[in-house]
Amino acid sequence: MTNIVIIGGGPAGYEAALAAAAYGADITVIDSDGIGGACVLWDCVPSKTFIASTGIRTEIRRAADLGISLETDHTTVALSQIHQRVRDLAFAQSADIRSRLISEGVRLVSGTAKLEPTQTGVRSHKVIATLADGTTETYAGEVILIATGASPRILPDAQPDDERILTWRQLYDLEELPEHLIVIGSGVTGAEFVHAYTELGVKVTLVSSRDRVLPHEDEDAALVLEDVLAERGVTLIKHGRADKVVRDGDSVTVYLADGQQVVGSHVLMTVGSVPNTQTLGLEEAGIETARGGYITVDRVSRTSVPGVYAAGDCTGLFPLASVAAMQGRIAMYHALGEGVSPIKLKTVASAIFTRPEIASVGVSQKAIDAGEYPARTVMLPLATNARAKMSGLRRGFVKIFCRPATGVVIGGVAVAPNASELILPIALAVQNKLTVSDLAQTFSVYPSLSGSITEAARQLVRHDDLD
Ligand SMILES: Cc1cc2nc3c(=O)[nH]c(=O)nc-3n(C[C@H](O)[C@H](O)[C@H](O)COP(=O)(O)OP(=O)(O)OC[C@H]3O[C@@H](n4cnc5c(N)ncnc54)[C@H](O)[C@@H]3O)c2cc1C
Ligand SMILES: NC(=O)c1ccc[n+]([C@@H]2O[C@H](COP(=O)([O-])OP(=O)(O)OC[C@H]3O[C@@H](n4cnc5c(N)ncnc54)[C@H](O)[C@@H]3O)[C@@H](O)[C@H]2O)c1
Repeated sequence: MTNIVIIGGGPAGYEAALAAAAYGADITVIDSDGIGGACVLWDCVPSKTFIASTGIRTEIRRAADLGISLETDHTTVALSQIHQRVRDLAFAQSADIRSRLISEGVRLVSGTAKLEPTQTGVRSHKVIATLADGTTETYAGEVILIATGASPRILPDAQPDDERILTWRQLYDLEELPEHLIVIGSGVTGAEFVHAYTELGVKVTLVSSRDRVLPHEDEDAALVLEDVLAERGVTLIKHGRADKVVRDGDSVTVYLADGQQVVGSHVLMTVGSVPNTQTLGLEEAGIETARGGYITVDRVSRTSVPGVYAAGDCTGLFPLASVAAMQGRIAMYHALGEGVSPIKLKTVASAIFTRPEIASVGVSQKAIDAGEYPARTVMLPLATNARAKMSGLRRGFVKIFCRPATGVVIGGVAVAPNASELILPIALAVQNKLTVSDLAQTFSVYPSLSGSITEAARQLVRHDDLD
């Protein structure tokens, strides 16, 4: 029976454990903060639960356009109830995963793990777990998986104080809504929280170090979001790099590199993450890391030391729960000698849970425009879609990208209220190398937003015919 020790109980760690359990391996998962990891307890699950509550306000705001009159000024936000719901759901999901692991025979250890320096010629590796009471336990594994995730990046001159200078993990302890929230960083995390707090009626200023929100996402999609946020009263400061945040009583001042100052009641720092790799003893164990401390892995999750694998945010490959889980499973299949396909990032679907949502898969428009991939592209505004008109949707679009000669779908983007669901047919096409003709010939429901996907594909087929 193969002995496996997994450090970290997030999606990378727990999905790996479940995959290996199916092969009868002897598995120990050591986690310091709670099964489910930061994903379930602090990041992904809490933020999406919080956003679900704010979405109700979005619907209420839209009601008047559809002929329903609601007293929007008199809706109240029970913040403590929203926060309690977030916490309850996160802990319940963590408990579910914990029970599942135990029922599959996985040994769970609550503690902080560190690798023992690798000894040459020895087949198994040792991991030392420090438990809450300070005692240590040593676990030996023929296979080790490091899945320790990442933590919010803290600027030296913007130290969180749990009250007014906050990371996204401290938001759910707020007792009252901020009067004026300054969000620093316009990546996915920043954009989602700007959206959520705006929907709760909070005045929000977004400080973006770049010339737009979501600098790494599809530009057309980011521009839609910028318009929407502007309409909802968000102040966007472009090319603004925050150097320092200072609290003075009930107010906070953000000092930008160009000399500007922004004053608000609270600051939310969303300036990225750093991998949890500093205290693992990687160097002594001979495990290579790249810039920023991310663990270097190949496409089957192997590190530079035989028998030691790494998966998830600590590798910095593509910081998504779905990718972390896939890397973890791949590591186990490889370690156990099962047939395994190396991870393919070109098929990963992801979504940004703003309103509208932004979802994408495969090759990006930017890569196509840069000439990295020859492709034919189409962008179809939802304004032409019957269902969108019925629902009063004014914005959004569907994009599909395909190979010029074969029409094989290589990517796409959807911007719509439920784009995270709408992207699946395009993801399915990318994963299975379906053509735009395959999509075009698929019946979509009339009227439906997915009708725009089949229609977009039809427009590319017409192109196809002219080739
Ligand atoms: C605000 C936010 C929202 C997000 N929303 C989404 C989303 O909607 N969809 C999506 O796909 N992704 C989302 N992500 C990304 C997703 O949360 C991460 O990609 C995912 O958590 C990575 O999983 P992981 O297993 O690598 O690490 P984690 O979930 O961070 O788990 C790692 C675990 O290891 C533990 N650990 C660390 N060091 C040690 C040690 N030395 N010993 C023992 N245990 C240790 C940690 O405490 C933690 O419990 C979001 C991220 C953020 C910040
Ligand atoms: N819905 C989802 O799936 C979801 C949600 C949140 C995060 N994530 C994952 O997490 C990853 C990281 O996203 P993120 O937004 O947390 O981090 P990020 O690194 O993508 O964005 C941080 C932003 O902050 C900016 N920044 C850094 N220092 C700054 C400063 N001093 N002043 C002003 N701006 C500054 C950076 O230029 C960058 O644009 C995403 O790529 C995604 O994979 C996913």
